[in-house]
Amino acid sequence: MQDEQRFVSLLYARLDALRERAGAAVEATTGQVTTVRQSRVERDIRVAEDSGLLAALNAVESGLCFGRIDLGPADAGADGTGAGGATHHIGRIGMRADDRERTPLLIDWRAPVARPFYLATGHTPMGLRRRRHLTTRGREVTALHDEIMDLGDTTRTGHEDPDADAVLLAALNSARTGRMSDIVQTIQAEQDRIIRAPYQGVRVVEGGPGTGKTAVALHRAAYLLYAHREQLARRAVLIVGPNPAFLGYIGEVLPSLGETGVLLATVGELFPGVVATGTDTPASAEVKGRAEMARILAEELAARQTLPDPVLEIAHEEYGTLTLDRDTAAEARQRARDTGEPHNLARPAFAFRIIDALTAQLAERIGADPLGGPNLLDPTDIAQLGKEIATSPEVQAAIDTLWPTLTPQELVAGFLAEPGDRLSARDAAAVRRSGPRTGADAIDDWTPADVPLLDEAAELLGEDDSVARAAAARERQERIAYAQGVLELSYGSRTQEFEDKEDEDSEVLGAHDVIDAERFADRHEEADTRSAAERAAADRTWAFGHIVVDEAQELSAMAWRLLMRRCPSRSMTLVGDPAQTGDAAGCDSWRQILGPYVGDRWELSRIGVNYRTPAEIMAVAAEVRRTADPDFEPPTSVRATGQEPDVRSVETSQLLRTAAGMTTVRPGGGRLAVIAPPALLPGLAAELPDASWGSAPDLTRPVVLLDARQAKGLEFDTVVVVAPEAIMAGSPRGTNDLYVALTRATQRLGVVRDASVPSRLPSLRG
Ligand SMILES: Nc1ncnc2c1ncn2[C@@H]1O[C@H](COP(=O)(O)OP(=O)(O)OP(=O)(O)O)[C@@H](O)[C@H]1O
Repeated sequence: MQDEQRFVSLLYARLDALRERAGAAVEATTGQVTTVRQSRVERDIRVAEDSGLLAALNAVESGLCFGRIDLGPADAGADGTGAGGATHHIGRIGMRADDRERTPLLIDWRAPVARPFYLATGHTPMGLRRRRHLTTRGREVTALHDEIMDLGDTTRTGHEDPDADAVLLAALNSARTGRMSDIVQTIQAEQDRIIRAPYQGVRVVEGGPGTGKTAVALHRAAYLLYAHREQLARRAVLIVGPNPAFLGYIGEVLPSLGETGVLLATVGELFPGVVATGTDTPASAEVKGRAEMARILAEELAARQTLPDPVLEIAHEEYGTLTLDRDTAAEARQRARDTGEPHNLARPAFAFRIIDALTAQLAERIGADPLGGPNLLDPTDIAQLGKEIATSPEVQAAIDTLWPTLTPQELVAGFLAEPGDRLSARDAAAVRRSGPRTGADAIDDWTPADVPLLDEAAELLGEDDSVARAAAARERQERIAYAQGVLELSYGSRTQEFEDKEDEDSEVLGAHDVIDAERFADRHEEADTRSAAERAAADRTWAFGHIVVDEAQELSAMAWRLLMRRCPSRSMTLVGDPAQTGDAAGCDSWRQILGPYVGDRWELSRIGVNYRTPAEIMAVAAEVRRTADPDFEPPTSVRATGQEPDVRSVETSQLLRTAAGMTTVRPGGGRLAVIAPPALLPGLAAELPDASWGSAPDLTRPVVLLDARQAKGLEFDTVVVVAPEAIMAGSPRGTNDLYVALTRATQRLGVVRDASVPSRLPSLRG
């Protein structure tokens, strides 16, 4: 213990020194006064990089070092210290000593050298003699757990653990905080294989509740950022979750692993400029999420490209009335459509044809030879006439009527105002919005299900950004010109602290990692020192390096279209559980989701051990699932608590009071959730004035009040489920919702049911 404490203290001293250096670097560069633009840019880039490094160093304080592996033959370390064979300490980041050799002190958990820590078994020791888990509180080593991997090794340290899973079980039994924590100390072999799977292609991770899908997805993101730092730091990783509360719940995991450059978002947050504050009814979300909406929006747009009926008269200020007939407009429309460009970009082709036709008409009128000879106007006169037509406000207004420039908001608002032309009466009623048909602000409370529609509309419309693009190209040339100088400067001050790999190719990205000035210039646009994740958040057309989707079964077909556009490389990790699908728009099978994009070129990994829910609770939850699927096999719980769920049947009038009474029993503190049908939440909130509830509940509070959908992906020490039959009957996927609700507890489950409601579930009859 003393040896380990000494070593851990040394690591923290080194961490402090690195922080100090990074902090001083930020301060020194921030304080620099520069006048030349180039040096200003260099300064900003340095500040951004140093701040990122400082943030990462600050985030790894807790549990900096958590493991050790001793390699080599059994007789190498007869004194039990590991001397003789190689010994590596494993931690959240890699660190080297400040000596000439830059001796590795701490191995990053993601480095290949650390892998046996997670995979070695007595059967396949992978060269390990001993595996040690270090438990720390703050900077103090509080416990050691040793596992002997080489059965021929007779040395003993006194910390050998008879129960190899003691560290894992301690983690699983610890009181919850309302924030997910990382599992870096106890990643299990089946999880490790997924975390480190190759980064190309689409990987689906399927598993029941509590099998660690979310944990695996987040650690995989951290691993990929480590192993493919150069590609991914520039393109950023996107993590998609079902709702903001869930993103808050998982938001601290990646920073605690030293990774801050990841964008966490719901699909509803992925259309820059729109904040989806509205809510959909289940029916409207289902209709808006259907794949056929892509065709319907295209039809809506085609209908906005109108024709005169039968003619459009244009009152020209100078030349009197011009007439645009239906055939001419139809021909212009066809030409514009034939360009294959999106609507707004095809508009010039349409306008050109119309102006041409009107010019010919005018020339015919004013240049006609009264004696029947050829037209009296020469080509210069006609060109002049053409210009006048093109700049005429009346003509422009006419073109606008027939082929209007549209924003995505205008197109979608127009459709939602009158959906009846393209949907059945019932579906139209579900999605119809009142309000003005056009105008950028026609809708100010977009819903999450509108966002994929807006994205689809943006694709159909295109954006005329030719002016902006020309300006950007000019700027880029200028950036390349000075980037070479910046590179030289950056190389001299490279950051090496995170290194523990043999080849120095990844770790913290410094400017020098980027091999040429052109790419460097691309990465650091002028005066834009935002991280890749921040820039990605503001750019609808950003192509992410990798996308992780959690609760992937909840996304609609339209949401998948949006996500696939954000990831042209199709490097994705999707985790989910079709048995937990709650959203009516959600998909039932991975094949159905992925087929349109990658055919059958995707890999499926299944994980089958439930780390969250004790066996006694899982038995009740499985019975619920079996009402929908008699062959259902739940994941195997890794532990049992010996405590059966507390099921109470009470009179209707006592439902809320009984539930509230059950929240007072919280042995050991921790967090408790009451999960109830939405209609009962206000009444429960009145009974439980201190509970947090509503659209953005504070999950760190001792008692939280949720409906089943909100509870998805979350966990609590104790869960009280109210009116299970009503949850089941509450929606077409109500059985899944109840299954989700029942599987949220890590320790205790209470169920309060209305005795007057018949139940199909023997174990819930109380
Ligand atoms: N290897 C592990 N070591 C320690 N804890 C683990 C491990 N794997 C999973 N857990 C814990 O198990 C719990 C469930 O994990 P997680 O939330 O990732 O499961 P999930 O499969 O996403 O569940 P759900 O489908 O219900 O949302 C979490 O508390 C997580 O920290």
